Amino acid sequence: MQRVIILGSTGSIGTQALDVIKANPTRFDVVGLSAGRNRDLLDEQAAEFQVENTALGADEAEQLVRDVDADVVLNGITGSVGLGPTLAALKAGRTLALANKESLIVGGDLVKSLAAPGQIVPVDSEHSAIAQALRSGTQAEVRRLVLTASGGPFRGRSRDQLTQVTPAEALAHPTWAMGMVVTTNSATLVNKGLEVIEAHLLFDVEYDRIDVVVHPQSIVHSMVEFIDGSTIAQASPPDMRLPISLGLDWPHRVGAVGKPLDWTTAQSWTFEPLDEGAFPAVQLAKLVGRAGGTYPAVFNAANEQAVAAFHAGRIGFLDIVDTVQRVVESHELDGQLSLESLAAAETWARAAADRLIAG
Ligand SMILES: NC(=O)C1=CN([C@@H]2O[C@H](COP(=O)(O)OP(=O)(O)OC[C@H]3O[C@@H](n4cnc5c(N)ncnc54)[C@H](OP(=O)(O)O)[C@@H]3O)[C@@H](O)[C@H]2O)C=CC1
Ligand SMILES: CC(=O)[C@@H](O)[C@H](O)COP(=O)(O)O
Ligand SMILES: [Mn+2]
Repeated sequence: MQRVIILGSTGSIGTQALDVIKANPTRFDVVGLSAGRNRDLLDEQAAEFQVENTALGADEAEQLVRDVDADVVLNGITGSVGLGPTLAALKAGRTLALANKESLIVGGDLVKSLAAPGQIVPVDSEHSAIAQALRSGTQAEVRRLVLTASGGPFRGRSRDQLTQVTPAEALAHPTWAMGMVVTTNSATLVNKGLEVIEAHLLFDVEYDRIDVVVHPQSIVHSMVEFIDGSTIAQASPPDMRLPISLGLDWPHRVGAVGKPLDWTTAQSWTFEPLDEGAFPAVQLAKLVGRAGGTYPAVFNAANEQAVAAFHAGRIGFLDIVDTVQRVVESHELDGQLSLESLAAAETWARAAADRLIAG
């Protein structure tokens, strides 16, 4: 029986994790739940799953992780505020099923240095796919990682055609139902940029050996190319319950989590290059990842501010990545990476982004 703490239990990842657990009551036991503000749903979930330990907000989530004995902590919080709980889970020696990619990207080597081999299990669909494909060969046999991107709701549009798009249009993801921030990041391709950095940190592969290809159907969730020319891909209909279930009991599979592919009807899987002119976020993220230090934290913090401003009607769609780029360009590394320098860089980046947004 896996004892599971779910952070962000009221969100898209959290509720789908509870679906998996509900369907497998002899395999998983929920021992802790946390939300941001949604106390009503949190209480409902605690009652249904008979959970005594709950938390509201990131500080309480961190405390919950320290206080409650568990085998696995699923971090499904959104945003870099998930860093504290990620660090707490690693320090407590728990397996960290990581959906909250921001905490790894922002914390970088600080997070990696705390993690024992295999202690972080990726839940992000692309990274779960890569972790599954990597079982086919050794690290030395890996030539490149290929992350698939749906392309988001604006795939195929030119930069000019993106000037007037609305928040509602940005939230109409073609293949996945997810929270507001990650859905917006899919539309700008910032999500794929973050995922390139995430892949570099998780799998120790250099940036020039990590590619992105647009695959609008979101059936192939990512691929590993090996030195003999073989490419191993993981494919399934888009359903986060599959990577979540693997995260909860890695490396074991949970039966009947999602529907398999249907080979009795005709289907087409297509792949196309990313239009980097219309969607420059992946290139920018690679620069940021290579720069390292506090740059990824600055990239993410500026993006979080810009996404909020876009949804508040204060800036346009293209201003999101433009703002992130301008903040990144004006950032200067200041000393060694530490929790203090990270916090200072994030505060600086949020203020810098806010000034650009206001101006
Ligand atoms: N949804 C998906 O399919 C995928 C998501 N991810 C990643 O997983 C993470 C979660 O995404 P998703 O579930 O879509 O997001 P949601 O917005 O749906 O859910 C976010 C969760 O985090 C909680 N939360 C928000 N702010 C805080 C805070 N300050 N302190 C503590 N908890 C907080 C929310 O609580 P409340 O409800 O009370 O606001 C909610 O439970 C993100 O990092 C995302 O990139 C990765 C791959 C796929
Ligand atoms: C389901 C998942 O992992 C998301 O992070 C997904 O990657 C979003 O899709 P795109 O960013 O490819 O549009
Ligand atoms: Mn993803």
